Amino acid sequence: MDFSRLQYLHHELNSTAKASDFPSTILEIVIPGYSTISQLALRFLGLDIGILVTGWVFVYGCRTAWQHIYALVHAYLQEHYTSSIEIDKDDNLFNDVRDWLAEQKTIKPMNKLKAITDYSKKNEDDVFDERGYYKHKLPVTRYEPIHGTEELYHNGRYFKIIRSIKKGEDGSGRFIPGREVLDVYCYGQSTQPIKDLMVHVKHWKTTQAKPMTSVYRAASGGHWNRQSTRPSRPLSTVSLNQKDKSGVLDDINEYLHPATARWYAARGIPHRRGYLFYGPPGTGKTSFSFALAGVFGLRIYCLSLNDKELTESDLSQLFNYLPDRCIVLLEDVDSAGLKRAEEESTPAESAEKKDDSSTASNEEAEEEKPKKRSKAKKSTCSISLSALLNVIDGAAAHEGHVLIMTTNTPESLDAALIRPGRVDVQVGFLLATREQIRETFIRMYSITPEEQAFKGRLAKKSRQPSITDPETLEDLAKRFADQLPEDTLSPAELQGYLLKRKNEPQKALDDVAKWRDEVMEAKKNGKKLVGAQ
Ligand SMILES: Nc1ncnc2c1ncn2[C@@H]1O[C@H](COP(=O)(O)OP(=O)(O)OP(=O)(O)O)[C@@H](O)[C@H]1O
Repeated sequence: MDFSRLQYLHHELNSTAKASDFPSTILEIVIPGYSTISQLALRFLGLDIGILVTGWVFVYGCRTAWQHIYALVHAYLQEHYTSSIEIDKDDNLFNDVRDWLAEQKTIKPMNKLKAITDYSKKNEDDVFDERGYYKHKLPVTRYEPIHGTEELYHNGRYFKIIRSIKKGEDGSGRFIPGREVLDVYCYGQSTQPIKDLMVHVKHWKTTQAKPMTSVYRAASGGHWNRQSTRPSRPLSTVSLNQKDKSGVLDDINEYLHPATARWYAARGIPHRRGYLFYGPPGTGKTSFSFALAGVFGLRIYCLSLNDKELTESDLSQLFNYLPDRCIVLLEDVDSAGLKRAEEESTPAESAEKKDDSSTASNEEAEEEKPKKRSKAKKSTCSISLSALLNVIDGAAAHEGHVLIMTTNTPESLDAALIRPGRVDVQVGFLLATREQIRETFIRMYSITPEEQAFKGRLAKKSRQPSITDPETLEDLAKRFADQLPEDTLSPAELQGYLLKRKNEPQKALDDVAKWRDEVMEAKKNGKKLVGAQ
C-alpha cells in the first residue's frame, strides 16, 4: 500500500481545513478519523460537521443538566413534600387498590400489562348448551399493571402508585427474600389524602362485590399465607340450635366492641376469648367458624396442630403475626396432635415399660393395643401442650383475636387446655335433629333472591328445582324429616344425599327410605361405605 500518498492527502486536507468551532482534537480522540472525515465533508460537500457536532453536544449537555436538576428537585420534593403509605401484598387492601387502579384512567396509559386468568370470576352467561348440559367456558382474563409506576388524579389530587418487590428485614430482624408492595404517594406532608383514597377504594370494593372472607393458612417457617378470598358464608346456612347460635354471636359481638377492650385493660384482664366447638365429624364446626368470620368481617387464620412441619417456634411466631382483630381457627385440637409430658419419657423409662409389657399376658397385650395406637398417634406433631398453652395465654400472648378450637373428641382434651380463660364458651355440635333435617331440605331446594334475579337468564336451559312453591316445599321437607331418625346422621351426610338429587326434591323424598335403611345397616356393622347414595 502506498502510505506516502495517504499521508500527503491527510496533510493536504489539514492545511486547507477551516478551523472548527469545536476543538477537533478532542473529537479526534473520541471518534478516530474525525478530522479527516470533517475535512472531506467540507471539501466535497461544503458541510462543516464541526458546527453540527457542536450544536448536538450543546443540546445533549443541556438535556443532561436538566435531567440532573429535575432528579435533584424531584428527590428533594419527595423527601420533604410528599407522603406515602406502603401496602403489603398479604393485606386485603393490596388487591383492592390493584383492582381499583386497573379501572382508573391514569396520566400515562400503561403499555405493559400482566394478563391473569381469573378463576374467581366465571363467565356465567350462557353456560348451558341447547340440551341443557353445562359447557365449560374459559375463565375471564383480567389485566393488571405490571411492576412499575402509575400516576393519576383523583378528586383533583395527584397520586403516584408504585408496585415493586422489596427486599429487606421484617420487624424481628429476619431477612425477607422479597415481598411485593404497593407504595402510594401524594404531594404534601400529610398522609391524610392517601388515607381518604383508601377509604374510597374500600367503599368502591364493597359496592363491587358481595362480602368476602379471606382465609389464611399457616405456612412453614412461621408465616401466614393467604389461601383464598371467598364469598362469606351466610350464617343462616349453618344449622345449629338458635340458642347456641345467637349465644356465640352475641358473645363475640360483645368481645369485639372497642369498649370491651378498654374494660378488660382497666381491670388488668388479658383481652382474649376462647371458644371450643366439639362434635362428630361433619356437624358444622368449621362452617360455623367461617360464617362467624363473615358476620364480623374478620379474616380467618387456620392452623392444624397435626401439621408435622409445624414447630413450636413457628407456632409462637404465627401468633405474633396475627392482626389485631381476627379469628384463629385451631382445628382438631385433640390429643392426637400434642406431645405430652408422659411421652417425653427417658430411654430408661421406655426400657422399663418394654420389660413390663413383655411379661404381660397375650390377652392383656391385645387389650393394650388400641391404647398404644392412640399413644403412637400422639406424637404426630412436635408441638407440646405447654407450648400451645403458652401461645394461647402466656404472658406475651397475642390479644384481641377470637380463638376457636375444634375437636371431634372433647373427652380426650387436657383439662388445662379447656379451663376457663382459655376456653370461655363451649358449643356442642350434634348429629341432625328432625328440625335440622327439615331446615336442610328447605335450604337445599328453596330459591334464594340472588338465584331469583339470575333465573331469567338461566331458566330456559338449566335445571332448576321442579318445586318452587313454599307450601309444597314445606310439606315435602316435613315428610322427608319424618322418615329419618334423629341424632343419627350428620348434616354433612344429609347434604351429601341431597346434593345427589339437587334439583329433584320429590326424588329425594322417594329415595329416602331406601337410603336410610342402607345407612343404618352400614352404621350398625361399622361399615364406612354405603351402597345407596
Ligand atoms: N350444621 C350444619 N349446617 C349446615 N351445613 C353443615 C352443617 N354441618 C355440616 N355441614 C356441611 O357439611 C360439610 C362439612 O361441614 P364442616 O366442615 O363444617 O364440619 P366439621 O364439623 O367441621 O367437620 P370435621 O370435624 O370433620 O372437621 C360442609 O359442606 C357443610 O356445608
